[in-house]
Amino acid sequence: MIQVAAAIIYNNEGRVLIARRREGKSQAGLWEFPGGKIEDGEDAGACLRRELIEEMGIDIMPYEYFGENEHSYRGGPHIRLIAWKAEYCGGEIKLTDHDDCRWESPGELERYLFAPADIPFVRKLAHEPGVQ
Ligand SMILES: Nc1nc2c([nH]c(=O)n2[C@H]2C[C@H](O)[C@@H](COP(=O)(O)OP(=O)(O)OP(=O)(O)O)O2)c(=O)[nH]1
Repeated sequence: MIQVAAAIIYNNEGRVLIARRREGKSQAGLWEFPGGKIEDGEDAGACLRRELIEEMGIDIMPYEYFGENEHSYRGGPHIRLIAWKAEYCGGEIKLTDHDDCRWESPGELERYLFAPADIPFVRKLAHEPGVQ
């Protein structure tokens, strides 16, 4: 089982950062919450701070556990996807593993085609009482 961390990153307008996996990656063309595989000795928060710098060039601060889902991709890995809410702290987004990204209102997230492991998070966010 592969442990993967995903960040639900909020900007100061209450929008969430989503990104589309580029051609050549597994789950190419599907949207996700940025993140990546947890390395030995890391917790989800440390993994997310590292991945967001490596993968997008931005600083984030994970602040709240959101949930986890297990999913088996056909012919692929069995993953445990662990999500944390995070605050966007700064940096200009540079895409490397993705070919598109958006700051989207939580209520609009269900309009996007997400990686299957993310779908329970998308539903939960879309129906969460809150600012938006
Ligand atoms: N980062 C991230 N990965 C996710 C999400 N949902 C989801 O199913 N995944 C899957 C895709 C991959 O199988 C795995 C980890 O992705 P990764 O992007 O760190 O893996 P990697 O760079 O090694 O790329 P790859 O070999 O899987 O193409 O988790 C998500 O919301 N964020």
